[in-house]
Amino acid sequence: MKLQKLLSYLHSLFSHEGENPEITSIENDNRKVKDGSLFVCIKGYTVDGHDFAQSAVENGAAAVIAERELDLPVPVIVVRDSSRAMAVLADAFYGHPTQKLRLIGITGTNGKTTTSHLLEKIFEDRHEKTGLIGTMYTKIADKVYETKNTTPDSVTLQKAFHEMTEASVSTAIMEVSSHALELGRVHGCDYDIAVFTNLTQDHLDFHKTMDRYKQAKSLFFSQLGNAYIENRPKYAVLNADDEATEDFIKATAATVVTYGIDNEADIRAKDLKIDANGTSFILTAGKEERYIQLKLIGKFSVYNVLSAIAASLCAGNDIDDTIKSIEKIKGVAGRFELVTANQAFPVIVDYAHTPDSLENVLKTVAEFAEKKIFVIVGCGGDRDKTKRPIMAEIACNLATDPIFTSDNPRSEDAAQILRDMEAGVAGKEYLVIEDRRQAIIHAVSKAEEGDVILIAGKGHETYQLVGDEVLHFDDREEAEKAIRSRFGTV
Ligand SMILES: CC(=O)N[C@H]1[C@@H](OP(=O)(O)OP(=O)(O)OC[C@H]2O[C@@H](n3ccc(=O)[nH]c3=O)[C@H](O)[C@@H]2O)O[C@H](CO)[C@@H](O)[C@@H]1O[C@H](C)C(=O)N[C@@H](C)C(=O)N[C@H](CCC(=O)O)C(=O)O
Ligand SMILES: Nc1ncnc2c1ncn2[C@@H]1O[C@H](COP(=O)(O)OP(=O)(O)OP(=O)(O)O)[C@@H](O)[C@H]1O
Repeated sequence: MKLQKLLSYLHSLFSHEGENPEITSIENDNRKVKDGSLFVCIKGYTVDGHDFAQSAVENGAAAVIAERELDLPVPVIVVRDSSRAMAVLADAFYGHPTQKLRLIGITGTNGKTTTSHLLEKIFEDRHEKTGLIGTMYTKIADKVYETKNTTPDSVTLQKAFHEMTEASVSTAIMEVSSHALELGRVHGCDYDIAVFTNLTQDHLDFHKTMDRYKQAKSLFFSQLGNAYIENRPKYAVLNADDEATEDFIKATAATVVTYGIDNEADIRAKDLKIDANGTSFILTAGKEERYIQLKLIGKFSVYNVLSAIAASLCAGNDIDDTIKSIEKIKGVAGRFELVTANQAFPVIVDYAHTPDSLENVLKTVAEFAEKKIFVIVGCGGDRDKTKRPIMAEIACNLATDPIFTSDNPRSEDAAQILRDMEAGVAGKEYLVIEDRRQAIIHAVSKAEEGDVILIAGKGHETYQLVGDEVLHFDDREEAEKAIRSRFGTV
């Protein structure tokens, strides 16, 4: 696409009347620039992309988008916010791919990954080609790619959508993080269905206050409907049991569909029964009523299922087909995943790394634990420090045997993170075992029939981030090794 054509998607103030080179790609990393690239300078949290503009031109950049004038031998277009400009340009460069897809976005503190995988299963069972973008990976039809962010930067995102349209994907499901909303990564995405799971404390290192965190989430619903295409209704699927929903209803022009358990809702679950093997409930959806038997465990799983059912119905799917798909699902990797190696007590690996998710998972465990509850829990380094004492307190209140350990200390001192956790539990009973492997071995060596071990925080992750190192570490592997070493292999 020619530079001037591309710039026409920005405000006319940014039109450029000089050279008009053919743009071959949009890049925000000088190391990826090739002949004809449009290089976008982003002021990051670590470095300033403007410092790499000269090198980008040497690597072949034909033009540069920047937030200030730069002395370069190629056209430099100055904009107020280069991240947002990049999102608009990427959407245009790739031919507005999200207008050709049914796009379902899921935002919220917890439950995004689980809900997106439930929806993927529902659409796959309808023999649709699907795309998925989220924490675990990006999937385009049958191809799976590793991802660095839950919601990638706008160029990576629009490129993935473009590839989806090329691969005849009809429905794309994506997790939308609050960081992505705040930083404009999803600008230009035309969502058909926007799902909200819940809002509880997390990411205060980034958003600073819960109010600003809520405002970031609110952007998702206020922007929905702006890109309205004729005959293409937009839906906001909202959690009736979460306080933030009231604000999101006010913010959106889309059709609102609510789901919930405790409060009145369009899609509602009642008579929940939860045990170690699954969860059952009665679903009401308008005038329809169905009995549902899930393999998934816990009240929080019912919320994820309700939001997936609501989104599926908004997409026009049949209620019974939707339920059939949901009932078959055994679980999502690292989310309440059972490690079974011939031991007499359940060992559960769960990605709970926020106060709310830890509380939910421990309350679910308490529903079927007959004796002790061991919980192995840590808090990440270089992330929201205010979570640390709170998560420690939750662990001590809801488990009989809390063990505090390391969970991705990154550049921080692991012992200091543990001290921050301990500040929340003065006078309570707990153990500190900094080495995560030893913490798991300890719990497995002590547990007996009737007890439950919950290993929280890593879920599907297969690494421990220490300093700049990425060390292989998988809670499921470690638990299995510890069990086999105690009970032998059968
Ligand atoms: C705080 C934040 O969001 N950081 C994101 C940001 O990194 P940054 O600001 O440090 O970037 P930077 O290194 O300063 O670089 C600035 C610019 O210079 C460019 N550059 C840099 C170096 C170089 O040699 N050449 C060059 O051109 C970079 O490409 C970039 O355009 O831009 C990067 C590229 O897009 C992201 O990968 C990175 O996410 C990091 C990994 C991250 O941890 N982000 C978290 C906070 C995040 O976004 N999390 C949410 C999920 C949260 C959840 O729900 O759990 C997510 O969506 O992932
Ligand atoms: N609806 C929910 N409400 C509260 N907690 C939940 C819910 N769904 C899942 N959880 C808990 O949160 C953990 C993370 O779930 P999931 O990966 O689906 O959330 P997420 O929003 O994608 O998280 P992240 O953004 O950190 O990747 C689960 O392992 C479980 O402990």
